[in-house]
Amino acid sequence: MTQDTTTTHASGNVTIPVIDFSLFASDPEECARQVGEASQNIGFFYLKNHGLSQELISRMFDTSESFFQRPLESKNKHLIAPDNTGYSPMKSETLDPETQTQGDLKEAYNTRKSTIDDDVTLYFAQGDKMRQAEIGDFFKGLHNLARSVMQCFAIALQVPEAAGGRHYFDRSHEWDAHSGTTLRFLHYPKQTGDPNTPLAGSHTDYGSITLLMQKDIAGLEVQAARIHKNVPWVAAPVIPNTILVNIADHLQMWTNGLLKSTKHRVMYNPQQLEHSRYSIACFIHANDKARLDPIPSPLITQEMRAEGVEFEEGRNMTAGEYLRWRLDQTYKYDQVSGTM
Ligand SMILES: O=C(O)CCC(=O)C(=O)O
Ligand SMILES: [Fe+2]
Repeated sequence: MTQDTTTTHASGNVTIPVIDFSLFASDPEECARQVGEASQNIGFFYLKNHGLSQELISRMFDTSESFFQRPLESKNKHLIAPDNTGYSPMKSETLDPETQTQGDLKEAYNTRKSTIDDDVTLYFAQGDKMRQAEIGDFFKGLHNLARSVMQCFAIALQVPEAAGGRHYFDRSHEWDAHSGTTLRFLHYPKQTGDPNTPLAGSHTDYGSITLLMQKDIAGLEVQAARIHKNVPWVAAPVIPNTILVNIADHLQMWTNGLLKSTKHRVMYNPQQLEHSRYSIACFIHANDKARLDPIPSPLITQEMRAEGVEFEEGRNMTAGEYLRWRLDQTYKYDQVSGTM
């Protein structure tokens, strides 16, 4: 599998597959096969016919745009807190602290399941309760979609019926349980960027999967085979009416590396001379108490454990502890100054 991936790369043919998610209802086995294959290779796939309304997604981008246009003093009123909610200003997060010389050239606003009815979300909705409710519906819609995608993983990984079968991941990804699941609105302002300086440094995501929507302007790049060094970066273009899904760290740990938590970054796009780039990411995390040990699957063996070695340190943590550990490496909360 790994060898194939590398070979494909050498010929420069790597693309991120587009999967028709209406298959999930009509032929779940086939859908799971396609999701499983993409997850073992590039670790990224687009979903079309994902069931979320495109109008709702567009309204979310409108809300985001009007929030980020507000003056900095106003955005700073809900500065990002250690619970990972609120506003993170330009350069306050450094996703790749080992190589970046400055923080990411983006600003963001985060809300969580537990804060969806609170001031944190109302502030982002600019005091409009209808918009706040819509953000809640959107978040729940994404969470449901993620649970369906995770049913595909359980089918593809042949989780035994006695362990939960296709519903294996449901219990560890409940809407009502406390988890690190976060809805994040991102803005990469217009700029004369240096094409070699990332706007968001190379990283993996810290949860189970991430659902991403990009508006109009591309910039996301994906490292096709994370366990090989020096593989080229592949562009993840904007494909209208799709949601991009990527595998994140929990799944790499749960599968001893069979599924790949793929590195990605955001690079400067010349269109940003004239236009801001907006994206929305929904980071799906297992319930805080979930453990990150290998899951019951005949496809996952102890010998494969070396594949997940990069995450070995996370193995003795719960999902909640792992998130805390990763966030503490990329943020310095006491230094979030709110300056551009
Ligand atoms: O903005 C994007 O396209 C990707 C953002 C991302 O990877 C992240 O916030 O983890
Ligand atoms: Fe990411």
